[in-house]
Amino acid sequence: MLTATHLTKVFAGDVRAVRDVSFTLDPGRIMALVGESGSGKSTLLALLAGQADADTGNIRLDGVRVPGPSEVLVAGHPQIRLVPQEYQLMPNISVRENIAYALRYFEKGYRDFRVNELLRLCRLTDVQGRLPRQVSGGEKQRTAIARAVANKPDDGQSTVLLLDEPFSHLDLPNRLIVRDLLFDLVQHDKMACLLVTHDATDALSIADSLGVLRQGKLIQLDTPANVYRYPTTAYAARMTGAATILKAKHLPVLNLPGGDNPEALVCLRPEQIKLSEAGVGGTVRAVFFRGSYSEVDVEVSRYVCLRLLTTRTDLRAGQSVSVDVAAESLWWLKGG
Ligand SMILES: Nc1ncnc2c1ncn2[C@@H]1O[C@H](COP(=O)(O)OP(=O)(O)OP(=O)(O)O)[C@@H](O)[C@H]1O
Repeated sequence: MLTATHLTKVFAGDVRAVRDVSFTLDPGRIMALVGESGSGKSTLLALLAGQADADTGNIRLDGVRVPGPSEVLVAGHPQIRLVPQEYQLMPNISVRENIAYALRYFEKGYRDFRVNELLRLCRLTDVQGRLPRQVSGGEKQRTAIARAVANKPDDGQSTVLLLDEPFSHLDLPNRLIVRDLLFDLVQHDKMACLLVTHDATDALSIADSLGVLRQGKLIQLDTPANVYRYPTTAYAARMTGAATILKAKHLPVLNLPGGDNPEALVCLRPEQIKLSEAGVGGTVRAVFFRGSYSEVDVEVSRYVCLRLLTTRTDLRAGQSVSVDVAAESLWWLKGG
């Protein structure tokens, strides 16, 4: 188990990249951290991987403190494996040799066995002889993951897999392959996995827990379902999916009670808003076709534009519709 306690990292110029972040990573579980650009995701990963020194706080793996780079000859920790955003494969050796390099201290028989196993698991067998520049982005990503997990720890020792934006350069089919691969690896080897991303779409479906990073602070940490349904702030709501954020003073337009504080914010997810004959009148502003459903923006007043989901295919911009929001589906946010 990896435990991060009160981690803080301040760069020159008083840039507080990571601020008092604490959490634990459990074996066989995936945690995702989502945050906008500059929220401190890469800096936090560098701290966890032992590649940057924390100003305060500490990281422990199975109870033993992980030293920062200033305390050791070679930065990093053998059981904490980082897959960087740009993969950092060795350019002049093949996919197979890149993976085998992580096993260079093992005898050849085991090395060949393990590399073949990983090639199969990561669907790289057919491209194993090619150089990194001769394979696709998805194949590079999977090579980097295979290399990171190649060297299994001894029995009873934890391994932690850290991934920086693992889905950002990949098309949809490759994102699904990597998502399934991570799921299998974590289950199979009982690794603890932390991935950081600015796009929660894939994280929602794969993570056991989801954290929201804002300006270096971990502002919410819960199951993906709870963060999605009960975000603490408008930022957490927007980082985890489509949301309509309204000021309470505009709720009466929707025939909903406005509460005591007119400036308070409420969050509505698209699936909580229904097209209904008996609802409040509005005008379709835009229709975004998503395949099995469409996202539709409906303007109810100058200040109230709702995003909802529908399987209807007859909606067009400018069309009049009625919408209904159940009072019990309103979620009151604690801030912006
Ligand atoms: N070496 C550095 N020196 C000074 N400031 C830095 C350094 N590295 C990062 N920062 C700053 O720390 C903050 C967090 O940066 P970080 O790269 O961790 O964010 P991020 O969430 O990973 O962003 P992105 O998604 O764009 O990669 C930013 O304000 C960034 O400008």
